[in-house]
Amino acid sequence: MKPSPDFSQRIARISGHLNPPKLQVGESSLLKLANCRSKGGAPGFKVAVLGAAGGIGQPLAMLMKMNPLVSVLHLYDVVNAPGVTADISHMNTGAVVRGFLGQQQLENALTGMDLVIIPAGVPRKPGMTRDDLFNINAGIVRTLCEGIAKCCPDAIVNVISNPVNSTVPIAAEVFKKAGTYNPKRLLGVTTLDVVRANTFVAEVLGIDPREVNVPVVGGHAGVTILPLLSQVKPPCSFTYEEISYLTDRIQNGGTEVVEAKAGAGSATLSMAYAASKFADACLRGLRGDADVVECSFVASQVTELPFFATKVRLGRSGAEEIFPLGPLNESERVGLEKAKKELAGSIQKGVSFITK
Ligand SMILES: NC(=O)c1ccc[n+]([C@@H]2O[C@H](COP(=O)([O-])OP(=O)(O)OC[C@H]3O[C@@H](n4cnc5c(N)ncnc54)[C@H](O)[C@@H]3O)[C@@H](O)[C@H]2O)c1
Ligand SMILES: O=C(O)C[C@H](O)C(=O)O
Repeated sequence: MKPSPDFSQRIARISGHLNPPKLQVGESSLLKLANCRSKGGAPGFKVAVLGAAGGIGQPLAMLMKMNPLVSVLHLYDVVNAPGVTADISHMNTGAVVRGFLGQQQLENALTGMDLVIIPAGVPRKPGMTRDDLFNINAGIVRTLCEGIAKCCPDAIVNVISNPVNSTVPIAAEVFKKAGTYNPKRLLGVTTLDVVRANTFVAEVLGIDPREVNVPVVGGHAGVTILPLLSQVKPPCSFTYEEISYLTDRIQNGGTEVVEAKAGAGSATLSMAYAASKFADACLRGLRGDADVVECSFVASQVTELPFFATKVRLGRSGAEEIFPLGPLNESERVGLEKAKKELAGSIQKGVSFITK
């Protein structure tokens, strides 16, 4: 029996997938899509991960591919983007995945995006501070933000690359220079501090971490990470020893992981979880959901500093409402002064990197 023409066409299409032509990763994805019936037109948001082949980037890309709010997922890196893209694209979830490799594909990676997440840059090794990463990561964030200003100036931007206390001001100055700055749309990701605080507090109280919510304000390095233990939900009280243990552990959670990894990098899996949680909140805000509230390092008038992390309400235009600090106890007031002193220098360092 002769195969029907329809059957032959299907076999030809399948063998095209098994022996795909050797092309650049961005082109290859487009050509493969061109051969398929689905063009990825499902409703949802377009999300790019910059630094998608890294320790955070890979699990974050996987989690974003699993997010039903994402219809298109662009994975950009200067190395290994084709492999990560091929791997993740086989997951039978809704988002269409496309990979982009190297600076010459940055513009294609960014065009049309609603949300851009930036985990690109080098991580700490034992003995380093986050500020020791400034010299390398500042330039990486600048280049990526120049691309965003050009190709998707209205996108929400989530900055993960450290030192966040300086990279967010760098991004703001790049956008100001390009004339595209919208402070509501630039968000530093401090969710991992909240995730850690919820976990450590739950351990001390002996309750489910999913029931705990600890506001963590200030910034994302050492003493600038200020957990407000007097505002924990559900309401609870701590001994002096518990407060001192929890504050120290939350402020040094990143260092705890860096030391445990002994030179192999910093938090990646818990960070991907935290970044995905925050990105999902941004997408729910974009969709118009009510009462989406997360802590984030944003342009702020809550203190005299130009940037500060507090709870923000996420909406269609980004950080639509920035909540005040609320009542602080004496030790939190002391912590706040320390945090502001260090933050001021880190913010200024980021601003001068662009304006000098
Ligand atoms: N905000 C937070 O809470 C938080 C938490 C953990 C880590 N971090 C920071 O996130 C960053 C990434 O950490 P990681 O563990 O994933 O590092 P990693 O080295 O594993 O991955 C970084 C990725 O960035 C890519 N990259 C480098 N330069 C690039 C460029 N110009 N354009 C695009 N991609 C580029 C690398 O190729 C690599 O794949 C570090 O700066 C780290 O300190 C922040
Ligand atoms: O500690 C680091 O260097 C990475 C990150 O900022 C973290 O808090 O885990």
